Amino acid sequence: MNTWIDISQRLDKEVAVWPGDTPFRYEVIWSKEESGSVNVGQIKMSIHTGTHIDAPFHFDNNGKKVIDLDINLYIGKARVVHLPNIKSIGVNELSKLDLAGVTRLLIRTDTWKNRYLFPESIPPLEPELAAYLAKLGVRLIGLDLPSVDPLDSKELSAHHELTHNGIHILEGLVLDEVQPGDYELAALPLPLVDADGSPVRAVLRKI
Ligand SMILES: N[C@@H](CC(=O)c1ccccc1NC=O)C(=O)O
Ligand SMILES: [Zn+2]
Ligand SMILES: [Zn+2]
Repeated sequence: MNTWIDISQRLDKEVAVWPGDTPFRYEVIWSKEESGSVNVGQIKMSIHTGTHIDAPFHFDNNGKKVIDLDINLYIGKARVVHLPNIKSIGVNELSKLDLAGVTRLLIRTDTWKNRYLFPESIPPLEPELAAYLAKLGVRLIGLDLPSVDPLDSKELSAHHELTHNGIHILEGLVLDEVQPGDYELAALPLPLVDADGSPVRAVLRKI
């Protein structure tokens, strides 16, 4: 059977968060014993924990919020490529692949081994790649990394260039078991009206 594969990080109190950011917390705030009928839970988390999408408002005060994003980009045909042992993600690396007709591109780097520890460094996406991918027709990029920019970047050039070129950002995927190829993807953001991003449940199914 052609089943859906979960490519999302599990959310529990051990999940890695950006240094200094809010730890993930789920608690039953009103128990069945107290309410007489139901357990009612509450979550507290940073938007940028686990598998999530960024809205442009994350890095641009005038940028789009989650509710303004086109949901069609987060569901549909996607290509998975495998680029292990790379220092950065640039035109050099991707020009070796035939990406004609790819709208959603997911990059497996295998860099982030222990999802319960925040990585020390990651292969960043070279800002120049954004225009190259846009020309090919890419509208969504997803990575198995917590960011597309160097972790200490304040400029966030790759985030800005991707957005400027109409490419949407999906971060924190788990692609360890996913072979390169063509899939259907679903990674829909929540309808958060004011938010700078959203957690997603990302899933793939082989075409
Ligand atoms: N740019 C990152 C997030 C990020 O930079 C960040 C997330 C939470 C707390 C601090 C952060 N960055 C800078 O200190 C991202 O796109 O997920
Ligand atoms: Zn983010
Ligand atoms: Zn980001």
